[in-house]
Amino acid sequence: KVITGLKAVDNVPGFRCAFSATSLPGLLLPTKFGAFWCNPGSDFVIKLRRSLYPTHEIVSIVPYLCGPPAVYVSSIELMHQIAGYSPQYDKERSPFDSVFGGNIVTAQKAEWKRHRRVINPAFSHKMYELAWKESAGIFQDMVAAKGWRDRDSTPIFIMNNITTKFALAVISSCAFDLTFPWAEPPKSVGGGMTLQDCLIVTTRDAALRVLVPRWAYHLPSKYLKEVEEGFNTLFSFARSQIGIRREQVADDTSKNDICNLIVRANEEDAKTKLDDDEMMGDIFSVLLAGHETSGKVLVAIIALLALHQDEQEEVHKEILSVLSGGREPTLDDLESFPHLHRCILEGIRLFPPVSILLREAVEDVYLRVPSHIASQAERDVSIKKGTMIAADIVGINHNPRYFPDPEAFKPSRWRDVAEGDQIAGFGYGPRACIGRKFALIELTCFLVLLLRDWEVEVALGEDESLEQWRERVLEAKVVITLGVQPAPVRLVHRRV
Ligand code: HEM
Repeated sequence: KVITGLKAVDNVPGFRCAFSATSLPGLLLPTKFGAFWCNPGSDFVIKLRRSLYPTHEIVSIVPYLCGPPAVYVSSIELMHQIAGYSPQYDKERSPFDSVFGGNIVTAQKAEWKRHRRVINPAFSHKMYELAWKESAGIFQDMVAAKGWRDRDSTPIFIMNNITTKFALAVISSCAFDLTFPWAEPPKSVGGGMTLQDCLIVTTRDAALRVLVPRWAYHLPSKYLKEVEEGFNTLFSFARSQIGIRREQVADDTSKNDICNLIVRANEEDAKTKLDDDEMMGDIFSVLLAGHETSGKVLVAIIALLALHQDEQEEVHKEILSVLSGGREPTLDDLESFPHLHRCILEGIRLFPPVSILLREAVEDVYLRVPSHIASQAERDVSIKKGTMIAADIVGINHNPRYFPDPEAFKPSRWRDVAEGDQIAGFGYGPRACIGRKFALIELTCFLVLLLRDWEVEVALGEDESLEQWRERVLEAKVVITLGVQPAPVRLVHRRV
């Protein structure tokens, strides 16, 4: 296996290990480096970022037990080769398809086109208006429920819970017209678990669901019962929503939530029609892709701004000057906050929720590896069909060739670069993020409303220094998506 693996990756230097980083045992077992037992796991791109990227823009992983050989690239030129429009690469076949069914995120090319055609119309200007309106409404509802305006200073023990709940509320409302008043306890979606709990379980235990055979769910295990209930409840909820929308579509075109728009586009498009399972897979992936990512980026940006008061002050001044006269922000203001936008891009650069773009060589290919670093001569690397190729977004975003002093939070670095050329966090090419504008809308709306009225400070633990807080909170971890650790902050009300 190792010899074939080495041939498949043209002997590119890297890890020789038990499991590939994306195989199920590789994901489930902890990351470990060592001569006898090495498992890069999903975290190696973060753990080795400081030592690896200044000297390597291409590394290989050749497992001797489980998973295909793989090549990881951390240069924009190489990302363009593998994630662009070339027919030589496709999405890697995903083991998660057996759980979630065919869907837009994991489908391979031929199938994916059908999914994208049906989903594209949902991301229209009307949807963006709805996304802004819902984000602003949910933010104000949250502030009222929490009583933030009544206090001069409010400690928040885990900001991550707030941003995830916010992102989930926005996508639930825009996807299903399903609203959750902030103060009410989460509602059950069919007499059992709540939608929030189902999403937590399905995100946390997707790998387990692939590994554990069906019969095991009959064993007396409380944990497995919870997993079973989480998946079943969420799937039957999505299925019932499709049924309801199909009945409404013919006589009610006024509703414009994502679920409605997908069902309507599907009914109108006889050629590429998706079946119910495929639509369910799509709706589920939009729900998951649309809240995990935004919620995690949002808390990372808040933590970074709490640590960098000078940047926060600049954002605050910018907000006040745009909203002069005390008016409320609207969707038309989206591009009026250039400094805030740079802070968002810098947050996504440092903590990209999608840490790798996974592709597979569908035929033998040559990767043209440019020579930009001393240790790497220009060469054509010959990659065999079936090899996994990952554009390592953490690697690209920490590559000092594009981002000097890569660990530093420097929003101003985005002042002079063409954003389209260097922002890798939303992917590249035909499979780039369909929800990019949606995400920028909810992030901008939340941050404008928050930073206009509150100053965000770090809340240090007992005897903790600022440096210790930074290290504790900003230690990124990948659980399907990448995010920061629980972030305690304090909101200080800015009284006018
Ligand atoms: C800051 C937030 C977000 C980030 C950083 C992000 C990042 C990404 C990336 C990198 C990809 C490409 C994956 C690949 O090429 O393998 C992607 C795809 C996707 N994203 Fe996002 N995303 C975000 C928010 C959203 C939101 C809010 C939605 C939905 C409302 C969404 C829906 C999707 C979908 C459906 C795809 C698959 C597109 C396709 O294959 O055609 N994302 N996202």
